[in-house]
Amino acid sequence: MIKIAPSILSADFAKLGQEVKEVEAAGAELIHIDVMDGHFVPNITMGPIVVEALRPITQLPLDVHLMIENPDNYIEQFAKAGADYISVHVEACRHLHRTIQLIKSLNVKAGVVLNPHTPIESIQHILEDIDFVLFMTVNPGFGGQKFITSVVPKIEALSAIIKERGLNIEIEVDGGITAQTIGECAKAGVTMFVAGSAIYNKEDRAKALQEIKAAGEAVLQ
Ligand SMILES: O=C(CO)[C@@H](O)[C@H](O)COP(=O)(O)O
Ligand SMILES: [Fe+2]
Repeated sequence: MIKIAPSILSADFAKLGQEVKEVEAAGAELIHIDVMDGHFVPNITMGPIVVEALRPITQLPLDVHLMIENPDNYIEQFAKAGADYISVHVEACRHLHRTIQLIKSLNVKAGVVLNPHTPIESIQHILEDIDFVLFMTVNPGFGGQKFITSVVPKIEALSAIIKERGLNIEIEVDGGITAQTIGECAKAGVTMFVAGSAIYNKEDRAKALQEIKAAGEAVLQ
């Protein structure tokens, strides 16, 4: 099962609602929303008011990727705004277990994000408590960067652990996903694929999305 989550970071912000509806009609499974605070990452993007504005205009689950310091201070606001998935960076959480419990107490799917250099050992004691793991395949902060291939063995290692421990955890990947890079991730066990520039920077977004999805499905046949 391949789920595509277009990242609106690469969309045209002057017509965001239309941009979301376009990828929904094109067959997207989730809408990925990148929240950046200018501290955890060197960029500033959007907050809960954008999630709230998009909630009524799409049926798709809203996948909120928090690239912020002190995420606990904002999780409730994002949940109330309509987030269906919230992921927090391991590197930004001092009390990760508490943060995950907070997300789950708000009936939102809870995920942890690992930067390209962060080892999977950092989450091995929280695996029973989370719904998904998001592997960054670029350094967080910007769209349109090159896929970092050395993350793939890390994904394979986590997939093996999930299988061995019989856990119910989905794996998401974010950064540089294209029709060329999706295959190795799908093979490694990823089911949720964020794609920003590879969809929104194309003239025909529907075609781009379907080509990425087909390339992922092809390796699973
Ligand atoms: O979280 C991030 C970047 O920090 C992403 O969600 C990007 O928006 C992905 O963009 P592409 O690499 O697909 O262009
Ligand atoms: Fe993201």
